[in-house]
Amino acid sequence: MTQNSTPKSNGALLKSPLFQRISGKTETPEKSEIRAANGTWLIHENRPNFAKMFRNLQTDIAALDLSTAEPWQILSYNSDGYYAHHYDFLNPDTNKQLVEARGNRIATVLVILQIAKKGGTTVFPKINLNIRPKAGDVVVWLNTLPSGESDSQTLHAACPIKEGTKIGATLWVHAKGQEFSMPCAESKKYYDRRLFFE
Ligand SMILES: O=C(O)CCC(=O)C(=O)O
Ligand SMILES: [Fe+2]
Repeated sequence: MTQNSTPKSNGALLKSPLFQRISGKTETPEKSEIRAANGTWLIHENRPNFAKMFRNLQTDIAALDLSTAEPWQILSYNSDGYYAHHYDFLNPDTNKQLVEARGNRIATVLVILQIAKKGGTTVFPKINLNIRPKAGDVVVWLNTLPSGESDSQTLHAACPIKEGTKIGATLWVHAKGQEFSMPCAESKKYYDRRLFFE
């Protein structure tokens, strides 16, 4: 689902101890074999624009506690850049410590900061979805089923950039800490977008 991020503020959230969990001190350049992009983990403590964007998102996506997320992952794709098909949920066998401590990546919040002139859409081939967002749009999806198991339908990719530069900022939101804001697992309304945005 996509949603344009509207400017709202929530000063209390910024001061809350939970918010501090995704704050920290380092910004580390990241390399990955499954994508061709410049990547950086960004901690928004000293980045007022990102901190504000985070607060606005938390206001808009009330059903998810975003403070459980990893630091922002910023990806900048130049011409021929891409992110090959992948899942965002973690394999608990190879990411044992992280998954045990914080649960799996229950949701992805992808903020489109800049779109490419050509190419660079986000595709979900298993559900026949090709998303062509505008700058400022936010794409949110759940990576796990109500049972907590990984959802194989969430396979996705950033298609190759044909012209220009695409920049996205991702929050991978973890399961632990969502108990009081997420609807209960057995609820059929779990995937209802109104629970996230209204
Ligand atoms: O940039 C995109 O379209 C996809 C990004 C993505 O898959 C991710 O950040 O996990
Ligand atoms: Fe992804």
